[in-house]
Amino acid sequence: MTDTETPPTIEPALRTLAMPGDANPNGDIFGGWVLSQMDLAGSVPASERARGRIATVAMDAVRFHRPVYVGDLVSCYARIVKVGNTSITVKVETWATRRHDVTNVKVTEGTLVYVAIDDVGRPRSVPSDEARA
Ligand SMILES: CC(=O)SCCNC(=O)CCNC(=O)[C@H](O)C(C)(C)COP(=O)(O)OP(=O)(O)OC[C@H]1O[C@@H](n2cnc3c(N)ncnc32)[C@H](O)[C@@H]1OP(=O)(O)O
Repeated sequence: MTDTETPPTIEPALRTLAMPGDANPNGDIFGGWVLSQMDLAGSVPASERARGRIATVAMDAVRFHRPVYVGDLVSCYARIVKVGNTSITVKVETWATRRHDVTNVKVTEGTLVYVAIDDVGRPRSVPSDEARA
């Protein structure tokens, strides 16, 4: 992978700036912060598809390719890859736009699984695609 790769052409589900308060003791961005951005980003299409409340049940095959630095513009791209009975699987890629040279770098990717839940937190069926408004 090179630093000049092109990010996905879809709109990012989430875009934010990596701030000094998100850094680890080395001065780079803490991996847990990146994971939480991925979780938030994946939840955007998942909750839309579930038409309601969801819970994250798994984060699979997460790979940290490159560090995120303070000042990077962080964009998470999320697309649904599978809809089960109660679960929705979302592939999330995180890209960083470096502050100094404005290059785009894929920094993480992973597959997140969300479960549609009811008011008391029990799994419920994902509505059919046709049921969407
Ligand atoms: C611990 C935390 O705070 S993590 C942060 C936020 N997440 C949470 O709080 C969620 C905590 N977990 C839960 O509340 C429950 O596990 C629930 C409600 C998400 C799921 O309830 P369960 O009784 O475990 O559900 P169940 O075993 O029926 O599985 C539900 C669906 O998830 C899928 N699933 C369950 N575990 C996994 C897994 N590890 N990987 C992939 N899919 C999974 C199942 O295949 C099923 O999908 P399907 O209906 O489309 O076939």
